[in-house]
Amino acid sequence: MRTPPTALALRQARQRLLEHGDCPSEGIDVHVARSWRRSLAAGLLPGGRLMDTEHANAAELKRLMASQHELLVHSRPVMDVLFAQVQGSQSMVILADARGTLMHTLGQADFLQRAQQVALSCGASWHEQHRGTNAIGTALAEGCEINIHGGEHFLERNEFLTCTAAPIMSATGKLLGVLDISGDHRAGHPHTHGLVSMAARLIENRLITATAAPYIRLHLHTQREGIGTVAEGIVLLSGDGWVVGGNRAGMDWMRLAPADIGSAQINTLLDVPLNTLLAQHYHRPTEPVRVQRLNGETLFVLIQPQQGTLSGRTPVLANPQPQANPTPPPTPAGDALAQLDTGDVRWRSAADKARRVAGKPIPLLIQGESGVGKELFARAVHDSGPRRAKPFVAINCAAVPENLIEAELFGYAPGAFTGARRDGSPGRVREAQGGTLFLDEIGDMPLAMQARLLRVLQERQVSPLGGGPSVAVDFALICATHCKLREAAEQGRFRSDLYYRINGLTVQLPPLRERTDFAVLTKRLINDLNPARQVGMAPELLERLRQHPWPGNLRQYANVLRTASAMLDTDETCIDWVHLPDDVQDDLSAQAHTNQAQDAIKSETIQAASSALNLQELAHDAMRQAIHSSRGNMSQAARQLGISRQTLYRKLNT
Ligand SMILES: Nc1ncnc2c1ncn2[C@@H]1O[C@H](COP(=O)(O)OP(=O)(O)OP(=O)(O)O)[C@@H](O)[C@H]1O
Repeated sequence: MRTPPTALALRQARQRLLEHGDCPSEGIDVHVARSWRRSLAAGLLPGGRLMDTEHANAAELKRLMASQHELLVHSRPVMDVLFAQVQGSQSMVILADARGTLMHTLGQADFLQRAQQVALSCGASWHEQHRGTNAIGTALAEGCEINIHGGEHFLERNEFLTCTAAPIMSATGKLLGVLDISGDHRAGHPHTHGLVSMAARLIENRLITATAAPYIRLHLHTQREGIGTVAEGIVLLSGDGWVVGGNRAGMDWMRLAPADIGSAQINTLLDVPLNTLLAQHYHRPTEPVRVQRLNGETLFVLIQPQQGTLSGRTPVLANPQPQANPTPPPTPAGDALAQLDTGDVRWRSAADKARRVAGKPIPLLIQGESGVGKELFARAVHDSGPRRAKPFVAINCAAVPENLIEAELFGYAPGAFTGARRDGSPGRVREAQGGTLFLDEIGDMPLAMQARLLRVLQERQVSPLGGGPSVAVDFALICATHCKLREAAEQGRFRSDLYYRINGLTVQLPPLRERTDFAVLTKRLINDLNPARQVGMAPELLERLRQHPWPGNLRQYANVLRTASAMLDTDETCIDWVHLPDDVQDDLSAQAHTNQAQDAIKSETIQAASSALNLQELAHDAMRQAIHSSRGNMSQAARQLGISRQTLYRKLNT
């Protein structure tokens, strides 16, 4: 524990601040100095009186406690234990909310009486603005654990106190409240700091664990034995492995900041993929797994799956590769396309057409901008058809290096080339046997490979690279592309014969900005991302999101909603502006300015058009009058108007 300056030195320093506006840098803690300045700026004076308004009445306190139910429920048992540790030492244990209002206090009668005199009682506000420098208010303002001793308090009336406070943070890094031990300054104990800090972490862990049912929980520590202790790290993951929150230790060990919530994938942070961790849990639920962070540091991890999921789902060990972009598991049976349908007319028409060819030997070509959901659509077609019990094999032709694509697709014989597996490979086409082969970004397939694919499609046989017998194959073919394949074929960039072969039916999926079901789609995405609770969206925000162009389409939008959902606190149920990532807020603001400018240009154009119309009417009136006064003599009327007769005839016809 640091040794604070003497009472006299503190008074002199505070006096200097009052008289000269500066504070000696030596001896005064930087947090205290900053807080003194804030207290002064709030209009407080060390000997000043307190206002009655800084105390919530009974009804206000009741409302506050109801709104902080979760925090209170998980803090009370910890506070009981804490109080047992400090009993008999002229102290009290206090819980305040994030605005510094005291919600629960435990103390001995004689000290409580003294504390009441300085309003250390439930309902009182200990925000710095009201009480000047004090552990509760200053811990809130500085966002860190702090001890304020004797004369460090800004108000002289509080100088008999020594107080230690620690903030309580939510899983998404939001300040929920403060835990504090306040006592007589002569009875201060160096261990108080550690006690308060540990108790605050215990409350945080209880809160995180209690609200984590919809998420996968990782309990971690650098030592195996550290798991389950108050010092353990906790990281929360969505079902598909995105980090959605964690306690401070967990986030620190993962080298994550609150800004990473919603955008960090666990498979990119650890050397053991999520599927493997889940599978390990299935076999040995209480055994921590040793993992390495990608920088080589070792951690022990105990995984707790989402509640109610594991018994029904055996995790898959067969795919140990980190999944850069995990996709939801396929719908078991039924009309999977109908389940994706949220009402857009063009999307529905595409689905209706695709439904008709599902199960028939007609290749489907899905066109649409990147991220519109082409692969999801293809999976739904597969899951809706008679081949749904067989594999759906997806290959992104743009992602496989050109020199490997042939081996990847068609397989190879043992030792076919340097670096090949010793026992050869059947190839992805054969893996799709009986099911569906999905060739994404088919437009990016090299021309030589296009010829090979065409042969396979015609002959329905594959022969592996490097020799070996041809093998008969049977699969449904779905291809997807973001480019206009017909144009590419016309320009010779894509083989026309292959184009006609894969284009049994072409469907075009609409970009997000043109979808007519934005509100329903948004609701569906939010529900999928928050399976355990009802979450909505503020109507103004929905409208702004609807007007955004979304160049990354559904992929981008789903990611934004995922992050926004992760930013919701446990007691929040409505996504609003504050929950959006900063870059999206910037984009939306920029878009709003562009829209305003476009509206202004449009209205100017309309005004200009309408005044042009008025001018035309005026001219016609003038011409009619001139003709009338010239009794139909057009040459005279033209002379009156100062124009030629031909011009008069021409203008009358406009
Ligand atoms: N209807 C939907 N419901 C929920 N999420 C969706 C939906 N459609 C798309 N997504 C999200 O968008 C992401 C992109 O979808 P998908 O990979 O199917 O698009 P794509 O058009 O094939 O993209 P690319 O052209 O880049 O291959 C998915 O991972 C998913 O998170």
